[in-house]
Amino acid sequence: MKSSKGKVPVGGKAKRVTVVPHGARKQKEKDPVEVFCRVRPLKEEEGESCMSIVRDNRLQIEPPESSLAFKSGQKNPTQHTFKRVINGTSSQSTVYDMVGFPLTEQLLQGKHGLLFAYGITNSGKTYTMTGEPDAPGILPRCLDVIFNSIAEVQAPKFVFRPDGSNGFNIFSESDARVEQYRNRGKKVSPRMRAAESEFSEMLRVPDQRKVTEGVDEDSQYAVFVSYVEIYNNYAFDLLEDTPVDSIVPKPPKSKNLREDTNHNMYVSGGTEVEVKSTEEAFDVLQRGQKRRRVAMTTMNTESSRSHSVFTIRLVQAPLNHSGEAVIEDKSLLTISQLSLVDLAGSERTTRTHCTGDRLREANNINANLMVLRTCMETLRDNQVGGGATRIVPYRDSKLTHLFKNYFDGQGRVAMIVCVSPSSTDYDETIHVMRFAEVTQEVMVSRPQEVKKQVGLAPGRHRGELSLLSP
Ligand SMILES: Nc1ncnc2c1ncn2[C@@H]1O[C@H](COP(=O)(O)OP(=O)(O)OP(=O)(O)O)[C@@H](O)[C@H]1O
Repeated sequence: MKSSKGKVPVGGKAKRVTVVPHGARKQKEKDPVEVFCRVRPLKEEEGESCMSIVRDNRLQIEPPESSLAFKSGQKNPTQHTFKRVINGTSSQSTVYDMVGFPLTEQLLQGKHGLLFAYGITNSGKTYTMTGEPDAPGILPRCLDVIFNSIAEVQAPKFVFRPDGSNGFNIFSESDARVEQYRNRGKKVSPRMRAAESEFSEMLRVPDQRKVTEGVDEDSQYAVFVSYVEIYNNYAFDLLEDTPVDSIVPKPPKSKNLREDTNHNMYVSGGTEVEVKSTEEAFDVLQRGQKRRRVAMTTMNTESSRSHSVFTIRLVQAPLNHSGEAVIEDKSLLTISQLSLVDLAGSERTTRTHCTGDRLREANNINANLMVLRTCMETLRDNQVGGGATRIVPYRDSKLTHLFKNYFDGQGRVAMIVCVSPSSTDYDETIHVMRFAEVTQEVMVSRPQEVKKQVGLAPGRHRGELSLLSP
């Protein structure tokens, strides 16, 4: 068996040395939500820029004469400070290093993470999150680094299977082989995949990095992905395996959100697909994007008007005494997740000049984003004010309800505010800046270290209680 120095072999002799009761745990340390600002390059047709980066963490914005702000007397430039301001010439790889890599590292160490891309339409949110051929974004790079890091310790497919309640069941390798046999017909041939995938070119420049710290050689890992669309406060499962009727396509059914036994929110009945490589994960993403297009067509809208949530869950279980198979005990599982959220464009309806359905839709998007903003403001006020604590209105929108645990201290939260430097976008951009400023004043609990120990008492959550030592 592979056993690194200082670790307790599973099933080996162990003596309980510490029991930390829930109530006696020390106050959680807090960090602010990390807000980065990415300024995309100015396009030729966009005229003048109204921005300059005055420091690596500070952006200056000048109100153009045509802006509402200038006309109402606000003529002075404003400065906005972020964790970092990323300029238009920075590569996708630089952005991943700064924002995505720390979240990937934490995921591999058993901690949760949440990353939002926020900004007006056409400001670079999808470019940053997913990327384009030859310029892969954060999502494919996260997957590359995850699969590089667990290459030696991936569990056979179907050893872990979702239990329908946000947890996983563990099966023996022989059961997994039966399931593999049953699913053998569902594989897509690499040729079909290459022909179909608009993202396939991204895979030509995989990120080669690997995380070793926190990846346990005495465990096995599996990666699951899910893809959900939040539109007008409905949550759609983009990976649902129901055939799309191309003649009379129907809008997808909305899913409910539920809380699991650990108080984590999840999409009830949502599909989670086990993937063994970045390529496979991209097949899944592409399948979701196809459904997204159909759904958007049936609902007569554009995908940029909805929020998309791509979640990567990493499941880890310790190997048994002989080091050949995982221990079939759910209480020993470590499940961490990273959600990458590409938010809908944040523009106000006055600028989009929409009416009817479009207006209702724009108001709904704004309602979702407005609730997000109200939650941030309430969290901040509760944290800084000495007065009465107000209830954070997470439940007022599906978007905030789904992620309430993060703000209540379940993981690291980061946001990339994407901005267009164009003067014509000034009034919208200032609105975005205000939201960003509120967001980075919110403090969230630092994700708890997962103690890489094995042999915990059954029924107890790993990393929380009963530390064992030789
Ligand atoms: N950093 C960047 N470098 C080069 N091109 C960029 C960058 N950011 C965005 N772009 C380009 O700007 C355009 C708009 O980007 P993108 O589609 O990502 O915007 P978006 O904010 O996701 O818009 P929407 O809200 O409509 O989905 C695209 O053509 C993209 O290629």
